[in-house]
Amino acid sequence: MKQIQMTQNPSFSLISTNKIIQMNDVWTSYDSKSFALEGINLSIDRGTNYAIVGQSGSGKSTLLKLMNGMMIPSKGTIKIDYVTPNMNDKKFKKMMHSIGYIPQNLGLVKNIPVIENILIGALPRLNTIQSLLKKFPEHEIKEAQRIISLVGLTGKEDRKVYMLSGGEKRRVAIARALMQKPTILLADEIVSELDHVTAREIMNLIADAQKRMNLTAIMVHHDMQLALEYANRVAVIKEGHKILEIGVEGETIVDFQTGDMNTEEIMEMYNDDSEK
Ligand SMILES: Nc1ncnc2c1ncn2[C@@H]1O[C@H](COP(=O)(O)OP(=O)(O)OP(=O)(O)O)[C@@H](O)[C@H]1O
Repeated sequence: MKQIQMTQNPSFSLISTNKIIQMNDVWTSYDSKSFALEGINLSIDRGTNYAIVGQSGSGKSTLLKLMNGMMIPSKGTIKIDYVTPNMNDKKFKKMMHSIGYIPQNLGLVKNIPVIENILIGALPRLNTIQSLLKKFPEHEIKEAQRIISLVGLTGKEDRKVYMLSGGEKRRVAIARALMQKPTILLADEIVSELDHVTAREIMNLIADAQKRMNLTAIMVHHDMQLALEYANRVAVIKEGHKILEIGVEGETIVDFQTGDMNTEEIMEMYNDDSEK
């Protein structure tokens, strides 16, 4: 575990005006009986590598679904890149194409080749006829090949997805999201079933793409240690509430609510809390 330096006055800025996600007192429900999320306040700066951590059923996936407009709040407000999610709003529908969302099950079409799965990310850019015929222009095919190389799948373009390993399938899902030319990448537990080495390979790939493309990456994890390794910001969700939010910069970790902390204290707090 990293040795953490304690600071009384964090030197990095906690205030930024460029907020790509803003949630204000958000409550949401799948039914009329209970809330999956309660009173969430959250704001994410553009370009952040943001992690959402919490136990099973705490509301992490629900939070991601709010960030891509798949769910809307029962109460409170959300702005995604300064737009209120609304499927009837043309501006929002257009913006949705720039949100790359990788669900827990990856959402790949298993019986078609890698390249065809990746090209799905370019569908919104096709005209109606191209879209109906699934006829991709040459420059989109070249772009797909460039991304295939970026994610380390060169040589596997024509392989059907069901024939790939778990790590390779995740690379395809990332490539398809990148093919959208996203400004926001949302990934739901993309590495949770992978071994330590493959998980880090996938996380490095996303961190690299995030820097190259100035993406805002928002990732759900079970593993707090992994979140602290990669994210600049980590929110901990418990039973539908945000119970902790920390900023990570190099060796310095700051708890926004209580002041300074180090990794071990945070891990302890997280573990104690998750045992309750
Ligand atoms: N489609 C659904 N219909 C009804 N309730 C749901 C639905 N999806 C999730 N929930 C409930 O909402 C709450 C939050 O679920 P969510 O999937 O966001 O949790 P999670 O933290 O992502 O869990 P996991 O780590 O197991 O994926 C849970 O109580 C869950 O049972």
